Amino acid sequence: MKGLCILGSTGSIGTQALEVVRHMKDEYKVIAITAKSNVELLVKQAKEFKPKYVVIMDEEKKKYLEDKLCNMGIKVLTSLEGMEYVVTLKEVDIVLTSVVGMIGLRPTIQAIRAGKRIALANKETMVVAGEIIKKELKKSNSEIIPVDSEHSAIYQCIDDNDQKSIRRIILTASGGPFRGKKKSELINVTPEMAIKHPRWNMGKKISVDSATLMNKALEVIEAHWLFDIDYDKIDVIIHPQSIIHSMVEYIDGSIIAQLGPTDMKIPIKYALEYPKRTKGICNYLDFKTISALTFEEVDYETFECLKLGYEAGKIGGSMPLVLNSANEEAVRLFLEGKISFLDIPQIVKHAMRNHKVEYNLSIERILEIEKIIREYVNSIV
Ligand SMILES: NC(=O)C1=CN([C@@H]2O[C@H](COP(=O)(O)OP(=O)(O)OC[C@H]3O[C@@H](n4cnc5c(N)ncnc54)[C@H](OP(=O)(O)O)[C@@H]3O)[C@@H](O)[C@H]2O)C=CC1
Ligand SMILES: CC(=O)[C@@H](O)[C@H](O)COP(=O)(O)O
Ligand SMILES: [Mn+2]
Repeated sequence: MKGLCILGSTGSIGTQALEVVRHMKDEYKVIAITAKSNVELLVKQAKEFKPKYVVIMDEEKKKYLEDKLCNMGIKVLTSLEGMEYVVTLKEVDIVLTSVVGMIGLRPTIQAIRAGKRIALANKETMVVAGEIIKKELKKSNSEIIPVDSEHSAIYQCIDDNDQKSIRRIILTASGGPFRGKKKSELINVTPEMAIKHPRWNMGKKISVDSATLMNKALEVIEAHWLFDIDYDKIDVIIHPQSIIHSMVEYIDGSIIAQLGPTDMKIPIKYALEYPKRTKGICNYLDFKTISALTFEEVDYETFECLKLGYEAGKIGGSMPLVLNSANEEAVRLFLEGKISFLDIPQIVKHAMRNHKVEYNLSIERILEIEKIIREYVNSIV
């Protein structure tokens, strides 16, 4: 029986992870679950999965949770410190990082230091602190198994002992809800339109990122750190069906791809049970229903965020952090109706152009720069 801590249990990935656990109660015991403010769902989850701890970021909601859960002996913690604490519990074997945004950074570092398996969905953390995370991993017996569908695919296509034979990694992108559109057609895009992803049902922030192709930018940087691969060897191709989740091309010309239904329970389950594979909790792919697998070039002019992602990744140091912090803030402002869809890449670009890159960052400096960038974004809108 493996002990599980789910950071962000009330979100899209978190609820799907609990769905996996619901089917595998003999294999996994939920030790801790966390949320930002959704106490109603957190209480429901706590009553069903009976964790030892629940953590709520919003401190004002602690009393509500205590009233609902104290008779079950469940402890209620708050804030980032609460998250940092529960990931280190000795009963926890696996930490699923499914919070959204770089708020996941500190708990992820603590989980690595405590030697836990990280089932990594929270890509922003890898983007802003890839270098530090790699160093921390070397010092501990922790491991990262990717949950992001593309990275899970690549993980499954790479032979660990044959890294040198990789010619390139090919990340697939659905193209998002605005595939094929030009900038002039995107002027009046609303949040409702942007979060309508053609293939996946996800949280709002990642859905907007998919629409701008910033999601793919973050994934390029995530792949660079996870697989130790140069940016020149990471390609992106639009694949609207989202059936091929990504591919690895080897120097002899062979390409190994991972395919599957668009169901995040598959990579979540894979990251929990790796290296084992057990019966799926999904509909299996039926090739008779698929008429074509198609591919298109990325339109880098319309979807500038992907170009900015490569640029930030190649510069390295603090630039991916700036890209991510500016994007998180811009997406929040867009979802609140305060800026337009096309402002998002412009804001990120301004933040990058205005930043003097720094190298060898500490966690403290990362958090300082994040604050500076968020303030900068708010000062220019
Ligand atoms: N959804 C998907 O299919 C995929 C997601 N990912 C990545 O996984 C991560 C989670 O995405 P997704 O599940 O879609 O996101 P959601 O928005 O659906 O869920 C986010 C979760 O994090 C919690 N949360 C949000 N902000 C904070 C905060 N400041 N402090 C603490 N907890 C917080 C939320 O709590 P509350 O509910 O209370 O707000 C919720 O539990 C992201 O990094 C995303 O890029 C990667 C691949 C696929
Ligand atoms: C499910 C998943 O991993 C998402 O990151 C997904 O890939 C988003 O789709 P696109 O960014 O390709 O539109
Ligand atoms: Mn993905």
